[in-house]
Amino acid sequence: MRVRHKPWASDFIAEHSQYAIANPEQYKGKWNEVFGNNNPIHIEVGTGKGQFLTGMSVQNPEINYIGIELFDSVIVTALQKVVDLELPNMKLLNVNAKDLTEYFDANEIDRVYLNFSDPWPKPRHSKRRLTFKSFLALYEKILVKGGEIHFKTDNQGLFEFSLISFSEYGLKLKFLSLDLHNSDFEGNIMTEYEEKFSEKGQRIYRVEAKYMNEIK
Ligand SMILES: C[S@@+](CC[C@H](N)C(=O)[O-])C[C@H]1O[C@@H](n2cnc3c(N)ncnc32)[C@H](O)[C@@H]1O
Repeated sequence: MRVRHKPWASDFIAEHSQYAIANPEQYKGKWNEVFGNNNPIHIEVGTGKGQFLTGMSVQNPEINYIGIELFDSVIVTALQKVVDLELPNMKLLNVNAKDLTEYFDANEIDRVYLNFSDPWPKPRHSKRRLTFKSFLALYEKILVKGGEIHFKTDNQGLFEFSLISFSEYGLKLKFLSLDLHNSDFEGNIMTEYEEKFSEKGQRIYRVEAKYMNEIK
């Protein structure tokens, strides 16, 4: 993603700390207190400009959502949407996903969304892909037993890599679609990238991957 420097972004984020949480490590194990309820928590890693997660928050008020985004100049657009909609069930963290376990405790998260993650096409960069095994291990540490990853992408190479990575890790694949927009999947909320790529005629791939670590 091309990231434009926005010098005002950090001030805007600081001014809206009820939505863009500063020092999120303080709330590890306490996110239900932050939201003021015990509803399930779903996170999106690489939220970008926030269209998907704000849409999900409006559609599902009984679920709490947390968007994780590395760049302040990008997350600020998501924050503007949350502020405009005054969403009580959505928070944003301007942090790097590699540090997820600093912010979330074991069993604290119910689902991870990955949407149009950076493909890192060069083989030597494969470890940076958000579906690489080290990231799957990270998600497993914060997810409930039997938690799920829901993944969408337009990138065939990343999708192929991710299916192999999920299955090698022992996740169970469900609801696999090689053409989401021409499938019977209902209630899809498009991300900014999804709109852009599907307008160009690209197919959208989607899969759900479930950790098989339930207590028997
Ligand atoms: C290609 S964009 C997709 C944005 C959005 N999900 C969409 O579909 O429109 C990928 C986003 O993931 C973010 N990202 C990549 N690696 C990340 C990481 N390690 N931690 C947090 N965000 C990350 C990038 O900054 C970028 O905004």
